[in-house]
Amino acid sequence: MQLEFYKYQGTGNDFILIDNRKEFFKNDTKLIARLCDRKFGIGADGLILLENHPNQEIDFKMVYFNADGKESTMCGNGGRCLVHFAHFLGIFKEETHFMAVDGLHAAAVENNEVSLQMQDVSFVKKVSDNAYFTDTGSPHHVAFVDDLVNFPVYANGKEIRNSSLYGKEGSNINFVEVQSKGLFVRTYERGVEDETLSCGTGVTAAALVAYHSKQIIKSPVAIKTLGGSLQISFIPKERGFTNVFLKGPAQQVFKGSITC
Ligand SMILES: N[C@@H](CCC[C@H](N)C(=O)O)C(=O)O
Repeated sequence: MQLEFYKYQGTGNDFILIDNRKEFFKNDTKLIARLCDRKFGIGADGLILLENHPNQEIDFKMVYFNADGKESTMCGNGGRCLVHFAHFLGIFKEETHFMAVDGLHAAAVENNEVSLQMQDVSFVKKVSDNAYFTDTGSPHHVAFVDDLVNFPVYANGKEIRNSSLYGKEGSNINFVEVQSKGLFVRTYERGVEDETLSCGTGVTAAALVAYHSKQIIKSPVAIKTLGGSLQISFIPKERGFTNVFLKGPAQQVFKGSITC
């Protein structure tokens, strides 16, 4: 079969996007892992299907797979890329509502910036002296460190991700440095099993945890990642956060077709 795809990146977190409204692409873990492989395939941190949703008021459905080929939980940067793709396909003009694995999301596109509303966050749990756990649609460990640019993210991330703290399900592992202009965040991603250049649900977790632990005092928060800049805004509640938005650039890099 000849598979038509679009390659996207959102602050360096890269994805293969497929318009699957006609449902020709079937979930196949080995095939998805091969398409995401950077030597034997197209290369990406994940693959995302854009599908129809049975409710006419919901513009589309997002189905996300990690580079290991397995369907996973919410992907913030992938969601922003998919919104840009849906806009490119003419599915909506300015604002949209789509369904993802963690529920309904609202989003808007302006130039090449996508603002994506994340689910409300109900808890932040302290897990050690300098680390917390929360869920922003995907599970995230957030640890505060110094000199993040020289920090061994891969080695430490891999160890914590596979530790008894997170069991079989594992977690994404974020390392955060508080800087004068905001937060610098680097993430080891579960399912990619490597550091990615940026993680949308991860930087969201970092901002909310930094506020919860009083290391920042206001929203919006400027975020720096190895792949570019993002912004997180939120309203704190008595327990947790509401009106959580992840905003930043999304870019269509190329279109292609591959025999599979
Ligand atoms: N890159 C993503 C997170 C994708 C999901 C994650 N790897 C998991 O399986 O938990 C993002 O931008 O949020």
